Amino acid sequence: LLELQLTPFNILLRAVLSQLQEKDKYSIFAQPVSTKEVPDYLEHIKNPMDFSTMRRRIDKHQYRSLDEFEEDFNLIISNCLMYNAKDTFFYKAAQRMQDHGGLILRRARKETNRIG
Ligand SMILES: CC(=O)c1c[nH]c2ccccc12
Repeated sequence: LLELQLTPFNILLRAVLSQLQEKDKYSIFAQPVSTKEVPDYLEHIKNPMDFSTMRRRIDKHQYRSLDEFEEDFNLIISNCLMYNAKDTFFYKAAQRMQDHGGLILRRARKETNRIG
């Protein structure tokens, strides 16, 4: 755990990620979609993404900006809207996550611009 260097930017990203995950109350975005449960998933979705992968990327300092972080968040949403039919629980959860997430990210961006 010692290699986990906590920079102010990392701390901000981890805080934003936690706020996003709070909105994922059934944890459907928490882990990669299981290829055991969904054998054909990777035939449809070329760039899978989930919150656990994002957390690993934060800890490995792989996000250089909030835009890069937001890109992965948007990937979680777009993958889910693409793979699941409109009338499914997952599709509706992705729409709600998109709304909640948009607000959380706008607030975070305002915060980072204020800090400068
Ligand atoms: C986020 C997502 O699309 C899914 C999350 N868990 C799933 C199980 C079956 C099909 C899709 C999913």
